[in-house]
Amino acid sequence: MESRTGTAVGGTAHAEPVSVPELLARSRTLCTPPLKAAVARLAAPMDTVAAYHFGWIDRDGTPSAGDGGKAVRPALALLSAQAAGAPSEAGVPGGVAVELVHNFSLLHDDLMDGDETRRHRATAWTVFGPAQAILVGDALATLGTEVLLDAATSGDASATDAARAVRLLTTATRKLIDGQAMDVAFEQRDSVTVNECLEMEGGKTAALLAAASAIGAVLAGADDRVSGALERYGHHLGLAFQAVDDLLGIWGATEVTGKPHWGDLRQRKKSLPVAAALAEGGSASRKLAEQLADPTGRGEESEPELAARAALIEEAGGRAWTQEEARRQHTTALAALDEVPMPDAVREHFVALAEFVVVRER
Ligand SMILES: CC(C)=CCC/C(C)=C/CC/C(C)=C/COP(=O)(O)OP(=O)(O)O
Repeated sequence: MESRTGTAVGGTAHAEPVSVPELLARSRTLCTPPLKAAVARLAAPMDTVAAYHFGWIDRDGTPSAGDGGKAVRPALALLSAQAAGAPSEAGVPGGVAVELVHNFSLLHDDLMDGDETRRHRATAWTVFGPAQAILVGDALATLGTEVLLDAATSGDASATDAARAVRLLTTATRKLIDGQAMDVAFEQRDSVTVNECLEMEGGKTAALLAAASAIGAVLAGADDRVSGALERYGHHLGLAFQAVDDLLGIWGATEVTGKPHWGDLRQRKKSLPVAAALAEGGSASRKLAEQLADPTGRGEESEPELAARAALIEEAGGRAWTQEEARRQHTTALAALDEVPMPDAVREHFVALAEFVVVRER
């Protein structure tokens, strides 16, 4: 996909024009200090494991400016507060909470998939062992709720709004876990339908992006109509996000994504391109189905064999269908945004982030 990640967008309510990389950098600037404060609550060595995972230190403990992730979810949470007429700071506890839950899911996902690289470095479980990676993941998920409850204690949000935000986050976390359980179960199946795949991705990815898109507004006291529309925006954005992730998982450049090459195909993940290719039913589709039903060589396929499988998926139309699906979900997300009255500048930022999600290369 063509990269247009630096697209400049129009003026903001509070500042001059800002690009998506600036938007993401601002969300990191606002959310990293409270994120570090939350992680500092963890007992040793979990605080070290988490700091390594977030890219704040190297494996030998020296400070690092490593890749801590794109910070898309915190950026959504800050915009969400602005959509409700509050300053972006009002969304910070929400941004921190969703980022904590997101990183819980990454730590566990890497272990479940046996992945050895993430964000261009060795995964935490390979450096510190599976037990610490599991415990830190568990702890980060719990910290997300603590951070939201703290917002009520400090007076940054009302007790009612903090409780609504906790409900939003915990429900999203449960859906994320449900989706992951489906994803893992699908690896053992020969095929899944496109609808099953969309349901799974709606859980494992879209649920948290939906929560991120509404949580700032909820903390700022927005009513359910506003937060509901923002959640719908985030849900469809999340489906677009995962469709692109599925494409990058097969055709992305590993030096850009920072993730292992062919991981999804080697594990026989039933991602959208695969499900769409299986549904197409032509000769490439039938050959793909035969391969996926063959238990021999499972997980042992060579690079040329996996490259040939990617070619079959493309020939059966799985790549093109998934690109179109990402655009369809993007369009639906923008339609949900239209239901929320908000300053033009904030809307432009939501629109720019949505565009970034579908054209991203990492
Ligand atoms: C319970 C459990 C183990 C769930 C796993 C769920 C899971 C890992 C879903 C995939 C979500 C996803 C696309 C992550 C990459 O986000 P990103 O590209 O925003 O990552 P970044 O923070 O590195 O930029």
